[in-house]
Amino acid sequence: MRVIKIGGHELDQPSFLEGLIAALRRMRPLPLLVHGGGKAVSAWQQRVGLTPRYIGGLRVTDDETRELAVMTLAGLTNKSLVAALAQAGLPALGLCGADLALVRVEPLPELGWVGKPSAVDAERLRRWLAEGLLPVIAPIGLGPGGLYNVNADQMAAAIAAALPAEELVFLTDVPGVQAEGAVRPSLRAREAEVLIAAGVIRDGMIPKVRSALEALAAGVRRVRITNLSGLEAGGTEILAEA
Ligand SMILES: Nc1ncnc2c1ncn2[C@@H]1O[C@H](COP(=O)(O)OP(=O)(O)O)[C@@H](O)[C@H]1O
Ligand SMILES: CC(=O)N[C@@H](CCC(=O)OP(=O)(O)O)C(=O)O
Repeated sequence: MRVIKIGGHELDQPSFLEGLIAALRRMRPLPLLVHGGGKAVSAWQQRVGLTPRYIGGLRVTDDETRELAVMTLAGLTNKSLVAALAQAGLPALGLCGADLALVRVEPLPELGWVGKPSAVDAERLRRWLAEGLLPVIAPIGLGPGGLYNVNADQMAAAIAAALPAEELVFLTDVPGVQAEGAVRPSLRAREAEVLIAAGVIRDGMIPKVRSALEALAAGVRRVRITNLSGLEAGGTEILAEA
């Protein structure tokens, strides 16, 4: 089993979607997809006069932002991706973590309506994958009081750990983790923390690298961060400490 996380920057680009669809048509068994969409949530916040704010790469989510995040991520973003996949004949099933209580979260109250995945109904997901379906999961989880905004990298890592997946791939807009002007073919846990502390790994790359390490610790065998051209073998492989 394989989990592929798609970043929000990529989803906007028709050439990315075309490439993704071509790759999925060749891929058997089909993977499980988790998508982001942070860029679209920020755009909606700005449209209604809110300023996006992040702590440690996670969006501070007040009441109004929660509504926008749910409408965007579990709504237009998820359904647009599902529509593109379905048009291409792929058996896409679009859901968020609240559907069938697939992903429950632990609230992170200092961030508002943000949760960290705490339980995944892996049995249900495994069944769908075994049936040949292509689950497409939006990063909204279920917690006390209802719907929570979840960082999509954390969502993907939790699902990959629960399945467990043999491989978790973070598809993003850079070819891998860069340090000293080059893409690193691999990166160990301790080195990753040094690069985070030094500010070389920053912003949205922080939750991605940390989620990668959590997935490895939870038993996912292989985790990579790459762009679409590295989907099969490229990018940066994140390695747990030997
Ligand atoms: N050391 C690094 N190497 C590569 N990218 C980095 C690094 N540090 C920060 N980044 C940033 O992380 C971004 C990817 O994270 P993010 O924007 O959250 O992507 P996604 O939407 O795919 O989750 C890159 O576009 C880049 O600007
Ligand atoms: C809590 C939190 O930060 N949630 C994210 C969910 C979307 C996401 O992670 O999108 P990308 O993968 O495109 O960055 C957000 O609101 O931006």
